[in-house]
Amino acid sequence: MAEPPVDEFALIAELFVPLTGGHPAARGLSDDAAFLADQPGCDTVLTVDAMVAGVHFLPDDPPDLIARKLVRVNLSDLAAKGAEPVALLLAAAFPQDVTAPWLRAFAAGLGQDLATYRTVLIGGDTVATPGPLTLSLTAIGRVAAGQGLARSGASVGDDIWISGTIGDGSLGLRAARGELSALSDSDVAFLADRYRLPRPRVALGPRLIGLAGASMDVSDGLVQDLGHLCRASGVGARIEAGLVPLSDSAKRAVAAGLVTLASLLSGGDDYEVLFTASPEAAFAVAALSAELDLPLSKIGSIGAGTGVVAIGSDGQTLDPAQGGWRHFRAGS
Ligand SMILES: Nc1ncnc2c1ncn2[C@@H]1O[C@H](COP(=O)(O)OP(=O)(O)O)[C@@H](O)[C@H]1O
Ligand SMILES: Cc1ncc(C[n+]2csc(CCOP(=O)(O)OP(=O)(O)O)c2C)c(N)n1
Ligand SMILES: [Mg+2]
Ligand SMILES: [Mg+2]
Ligand SMILES: [Mg+2]
Repeated sequence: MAEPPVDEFALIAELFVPLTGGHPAARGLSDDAAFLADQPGCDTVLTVDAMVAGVHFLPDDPPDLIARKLVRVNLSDLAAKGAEPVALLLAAAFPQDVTAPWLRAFAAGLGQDLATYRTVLIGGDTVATPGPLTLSLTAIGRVAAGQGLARSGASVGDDIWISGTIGDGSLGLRAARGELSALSDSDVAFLADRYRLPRPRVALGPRLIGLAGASMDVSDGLVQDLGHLCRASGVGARIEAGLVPLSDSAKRAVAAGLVTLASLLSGGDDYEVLFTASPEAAFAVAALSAELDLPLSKIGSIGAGTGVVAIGSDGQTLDPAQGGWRHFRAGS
């Protein structure tokens, strides 16, 4: 039986108001703006990332997973700054033919991850678009005043560390498109899940305060993003490709010749935390890895100069395809 239609105001009142958790800042999603009380002794950390159907996710991806990915890519940026999530603002442009069941599933996914990450929706905007589904989430976080982590804190001699594994997201896109049928069903399922549902390192980020020099999350590709960190810090970096942690599924994809290691270093969609720390902190980083049950791998070191050099297992410089994701390069 067809569900009753859900118009703009029913969507907000019935599906989004419950996601506020009654937070006073949200004003029941019935005012012009949200009012968030200041927290003494804290800096407010603000980040926004948009996602577009066909650009960041597949148009036919399940609506609950699209919502959860949107939350997670934004919490990944907060985590990399050492911040804890406080509240979110959602701007959504839905195609005119969106259905009520789709919207319900989307709101359910949003609610699931708000609960997982203990945060709430406090406002947003809802519009229709003649184009593809376009979503923007603003994440508000907090960190002890002056303690937030920056891309600019790397020093010559620092070790370079990465959380989790690299390459699963970009391989996962190919898996989700049915392009990796040479792999086992379980590898395909593992990789596609990593693409659709990143694991933002929310437990790690705040624990890096006092340990990390520089920190950022990797979304566009490891080599390109490390390049941004180096530029912000005025340093250069050298990484050993053989030290970059791969999942067993990604290792099998490389072994089967389905992908090169170099392209995994530039693939993007990783949502891992890349950070630097002085060599004296290595023991503490290893202890944190054990405590959080999260791999933290040392992949290289920071040096004087500029740019990123990736060394392959043969000692030769690797050329990571185009370095990383770039949304556009506008011409005349
Ligand atoms: N349209 C924009 N207006 C203002 N600042 C922007 C815009 N797009 C990106 N930025 C800023 O540029 C920097 C890099 O953005 P981005 O590459 O999207 O970061 P990330 O990969 O961490 O999400 C950030 O400081 C971001 O706030
Ligand atoms: C359908 C689809 N095609 C291609 C990609 C690959 N991709 C799209 S955007 C992107 C980089 C991350 O997105 P961006 O908007 O740059 O996020 P930010 O770096 O700002 O966090 C990647 C790797 C994808 N995720 N999905
Ligand atoms: Mg961004
Ligand atoms: Mg981001
Ligand atoms: Mg980022």
